[in-house]
Amino acid sequence: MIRNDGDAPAPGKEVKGTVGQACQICGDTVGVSATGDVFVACNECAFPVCRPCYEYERKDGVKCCPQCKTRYKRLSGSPRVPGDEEEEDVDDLDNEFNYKQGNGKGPEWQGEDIDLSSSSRHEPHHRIPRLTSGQQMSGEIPDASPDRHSIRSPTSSYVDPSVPVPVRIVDPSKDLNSYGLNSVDWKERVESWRVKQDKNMMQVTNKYPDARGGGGDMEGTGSNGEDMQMVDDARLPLSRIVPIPANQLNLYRIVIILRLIILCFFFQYRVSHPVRDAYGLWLVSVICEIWFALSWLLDQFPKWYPINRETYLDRLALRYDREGEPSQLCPIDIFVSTVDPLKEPPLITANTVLSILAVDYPVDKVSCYVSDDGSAMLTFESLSETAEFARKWVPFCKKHNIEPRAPEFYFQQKIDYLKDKIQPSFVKERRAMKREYEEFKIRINALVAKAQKVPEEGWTMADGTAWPGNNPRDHPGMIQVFLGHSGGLDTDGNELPRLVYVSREKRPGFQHHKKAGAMNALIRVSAVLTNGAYLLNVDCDHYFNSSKALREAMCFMMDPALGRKTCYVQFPQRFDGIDLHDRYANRNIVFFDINMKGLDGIQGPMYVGTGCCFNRQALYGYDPVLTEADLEPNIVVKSCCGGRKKKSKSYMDNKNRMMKRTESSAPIFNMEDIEEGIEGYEDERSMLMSQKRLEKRFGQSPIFTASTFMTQGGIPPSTNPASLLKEAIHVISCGYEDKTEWGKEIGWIYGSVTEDILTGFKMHARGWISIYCMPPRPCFKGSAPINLSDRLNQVLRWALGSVEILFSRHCPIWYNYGGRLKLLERVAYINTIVYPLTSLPLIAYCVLPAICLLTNKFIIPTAYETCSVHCDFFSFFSPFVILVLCCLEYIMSELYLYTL
Ligand SMILES: O=c1ccn([C@@H]2O[C@H](COP(=O)(O)OP(=O)(O)O[C@H]3O[C@H](CO)[C@@H](O)[C@H](O)[C@H]3O)[C@@H](O)[C@H]2O)c(=O)[nH]1
Ligand SMILES: [Mn+2]
Ligand SMILES: [Zn+2]
Ligand SMILES: [Zn+2]
Repeated sequence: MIRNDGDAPAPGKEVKGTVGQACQICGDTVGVSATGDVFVACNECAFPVCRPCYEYERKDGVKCCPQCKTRYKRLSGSPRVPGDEEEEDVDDLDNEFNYKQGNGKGPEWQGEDIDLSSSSRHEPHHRIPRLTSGQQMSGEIPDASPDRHSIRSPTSSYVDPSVPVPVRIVDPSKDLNSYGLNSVDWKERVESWRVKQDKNMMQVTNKYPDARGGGGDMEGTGSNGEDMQMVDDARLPLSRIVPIPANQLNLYRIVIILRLIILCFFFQYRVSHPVRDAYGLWLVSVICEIWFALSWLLDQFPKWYPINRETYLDRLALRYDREGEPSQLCPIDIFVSTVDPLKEPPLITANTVLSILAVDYPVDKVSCYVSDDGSAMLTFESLSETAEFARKWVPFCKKHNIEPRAPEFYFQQKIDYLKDKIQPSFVKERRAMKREYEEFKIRINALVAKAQKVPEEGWTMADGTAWPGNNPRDHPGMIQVFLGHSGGLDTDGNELPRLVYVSREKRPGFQHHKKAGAMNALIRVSAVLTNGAYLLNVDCDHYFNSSKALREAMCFMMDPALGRKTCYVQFPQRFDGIDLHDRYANRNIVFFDINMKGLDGIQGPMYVGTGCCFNRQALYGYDPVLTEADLEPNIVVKSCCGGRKKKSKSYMDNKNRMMKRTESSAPIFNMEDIEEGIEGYEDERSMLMSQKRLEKRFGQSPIFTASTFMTQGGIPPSTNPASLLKEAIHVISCGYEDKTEWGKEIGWIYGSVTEDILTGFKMHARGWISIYCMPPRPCFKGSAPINLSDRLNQVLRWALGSVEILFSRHCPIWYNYGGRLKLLERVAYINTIVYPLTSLPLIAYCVLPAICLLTNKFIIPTAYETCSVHCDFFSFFSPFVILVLCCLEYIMSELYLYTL
């Protein structure tokens, strides 16, 4: 058999059938058909493709000839596939991977008795992105048993691999003493934090020579020209603002002003011309109109200064992640929230987790925390399966550099064998991986099917013990660490990011605050276990569509000038599987492509709950480190770092200032007090005082509190993992947040079902800026509700959340004047909070015409009435003016949309 592993002949070349011809897809010999002739897949152009490739493509792949794009026809002897016109429902999948020819090497599992049909017997995959749901599976699963891959085998516990059950501690207080509530230990921690801080400062201020010289040689810049060049490059900013052409913007602004003027005239006329015989109607209509005008204003002005941004990933790598040196990128903890595995399919969550584990970032600096608010064994088991599958999936992604790294969505993409210069070896590995994934899917679906009916005595784990989370409203905290440092390697022998299952304790009588509560629990667990300097949160249905997402965020967060004052980097929400016309307005184009860009030019986009990378310090309620330049009372242009040069200079002199984390809006605790406390070291009492304050703020966990001082992240290397895990259980207990600032001043803020808006608002009010990051390839993609009732429910929930904020102490109309919230930013927040109220005037305005018809009266003085008295311009033309206004509005918004 002749194999051609080298370059394939140029496409389009006339192909003559010889027996030794190489398949242009996989590189194997094309081989002969049953009749002894050369196998021909495409009768149109005879593009050489072997039978296995042909059959694979016809069933699962592009379905047409790679060269001439003619749809493959069914050849004699080849199996039927769904989609063949002749017969729709023939089960051809038994033969699907029946390798009669070619290399003869079937996939490993070929002999196994696994019924693939249950997962793949639907419409052709490319048409409907569909995940198999549990119901369809039930009864069909042979012994691709979940038990085979039960939680026992893959479990690699952080503490003790022999303990397969999630760690569970009833009384953590007993053990707490062993690692020190005493102040001596405390002082040590703070001291070591300071040393570390100093070191970090040096690294940040003089990164390049420091790293190169291997020691603190602060003066030693490069000795030759090339080095100097590198130093210069490493100091270039990591991102820049791409201005929107002034002529486009100014046109838009002129129209706003014009409309504003017309509006004034309009109201002048409306108010000064009451309709005497229909006073009520007139009054109602004028009130409604004023409200509409107001909400228009609220909506317009925050769009005054939109900006785009661009990141330089290469410079980031040059500065922090050079080859051959240990990476200096900061550690990041990634949070995934789930509640109900029956509503949020575990397969989707698994895809999200896989896309995180395969992300392009140093593995020891990524940890993935999955919060399970439903304490479902299904979530736990499927996570365990996912961890196992990641051992194959992650190396595959990294080796071939594929995108996206969520398998379901990756395999939905069709590849073009000619255009993408695909290596034959890749083709084979891809198919093998696809089979592995199908198998994984079956296992997950089997778990889902099994979970449909709860046994009377509740769930039991593989080792026979009862699942601790059987009652989702009353269960202990559970943590399980998969993968990571001690969790075994992937198939290429590399370490994988740590994956942590967390289900916080739930007890009756305790408020759990939904997602916000879950996120706060994760903040604490992650602070104790890994303490990444930054955290990124996604909903379980939002996968990483770009493996570069973390690096994109770091271009802002690790930028010396921007990083100090940036509380979060928000990515736009993009969705899969929305119908062409976006029937339920899931895409929110105006919001994500215009409003958010506008806010980015003021103080920063709002936090929308998912796809957002936070600075941990901002979540701890600290104020940003601002320089004089930042505090200049310049509303718009300043905030978008027009004066970068000035800032980076003053940044150097500001080393001391950087050390101080100030606090203005929350007077309970002030970092400067702490600093003083340490200065007067001998004074034990003041130490204890500040410790008390910290406890009041962060709760009673010395380990957690100590971690809050590590502004560059990381945990002290000496800490004992077992004690950390105990502490982690302690910080997710129900009572932990009692009498602390959690949810009030720090972490995700409670009090609204749209906790995201509130959380972001709180940070902006403290003077932080946020950044909108929209690289050409969307970094995150989610599944949007695509049925009417779900969508209506969601919109209603958001509206209620806004109203909750409106009537809370955090209402942006009143909150914290004199603070650092920029005026237009406030206006934008007011707009998102009051918009639900517009429904009332809207209803009234819609009812008015009916009343007019019935009563035969009108909300505008009739032409006769006014003309006879005084004939002015607006009385005659007002309907016309409104019409013109509407047209203008429409045209301009369309125009604007396309030009941005
Ligand atoms: O008790 C709960 C309830 C929800 N969630 C999680 O919260 C997320 C969002 O919940 P979902 O019901 O999907 O709300 P959506 O309206 O789809 O979400 C949008 O709106 C929310 C409220 O503004 C934001 O938090 C989300 O990030 C945003 O995607 C999901 O991951 C859930 O798993 C929890 O962890 N615990
Ligand atoms: Mn959702
Ligand atoms: Zn082939
Ligand atoms: Zn062809």
